[in-house]
Amino acid sequence: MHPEEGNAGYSYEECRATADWLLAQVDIRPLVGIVCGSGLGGLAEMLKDQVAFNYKDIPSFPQSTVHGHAGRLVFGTLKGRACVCMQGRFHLYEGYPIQKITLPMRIFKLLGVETVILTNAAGGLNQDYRVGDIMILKDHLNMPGFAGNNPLAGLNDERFGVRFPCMSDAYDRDLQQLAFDVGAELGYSDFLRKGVYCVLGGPSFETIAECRMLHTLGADAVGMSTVHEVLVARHCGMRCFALSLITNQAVMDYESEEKANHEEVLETGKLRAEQLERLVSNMVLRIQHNNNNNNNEDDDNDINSY
Ligand SMILES: O=P(O)(O)O[C@H]1O[C@H](CO)[C@@H](O)[C@H]1O
Ligand SMILES: Nc1nc2[nH]cnc2c(=O)[nH]1
Repeated sequence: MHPEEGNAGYSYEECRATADWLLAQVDIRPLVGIVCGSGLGGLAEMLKDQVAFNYKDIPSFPQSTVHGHAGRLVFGTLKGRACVCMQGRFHLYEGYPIQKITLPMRIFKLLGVETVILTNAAGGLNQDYRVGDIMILKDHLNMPGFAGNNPLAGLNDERFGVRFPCMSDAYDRDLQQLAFDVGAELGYSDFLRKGVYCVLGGPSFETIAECRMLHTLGADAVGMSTVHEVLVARHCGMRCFALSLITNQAVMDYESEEKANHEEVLETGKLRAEQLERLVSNMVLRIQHNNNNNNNEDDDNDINSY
């Protein structure tokens, strides 16, 4: 078998066709793409002048199967800036090939997106972290990648990017600093952290031994998403910023009665939703692009407005 046949990915032409299908139906030309994590879909609701598509209606798109992921692609403006927002993402454990769960990143690129903001819910491994903290990602550990499950495996199309992309600069440092600056102005410094996110395949949560191991390896938080998207987004040259809402403490202790569960994840999302939305929207307002063609006259520059 030629290796190409083993590549479950989408050709450049298929991605182009999906992007063109969307571009034909919306006037908005987003420079920022946002991915909403579990229970964090309220971010998408903030967009003004929305044009929304259900994933099931978009050619080649997978469908969301997880509670807390609505399954809509929403175009609109956030603080006057044109954005496109995934209200719901795809995960390996839903059974999709890894290339399929990352397809939206290539669609973002072909829509003209330059900066991707990814959010997720994660378990805290760092003992200094508390439920409700927001961790700005400075780096990641890609466990499925160690086992050969990488969305960039298969034939490489140079129109997207190079065969061997660098990942030492995966998380844009200027955007990390911007998050801390905006967070400080909003009075969020007490619950803003910077750390390393570790992705696992899920859907089972970690055992106690696994949590201890991941912490020893240098992970501050653990989840089941984001990293695959970052790999594909960086491959095609988009800047990435990612944050984790620490929705639960990873269980590290055999004496503990705590049990990780998705309901707690969604509940914590609700508690921090408003702050997270303010942080992201004010970052979007301040992100500089080469082609800042979307400054609306009615920009809402008030940091506290919603
Ligand atoms: O990473 P997001 O999509 O926020 O979701 C996180 O929350 C779910 C577990 O509760 C898992 O899907 C995990 O990855
Ligand atoms: N793997 C993993 N994903 C999560 N998503 C939210 N919390 C957790 C967690 O504790 N572990």
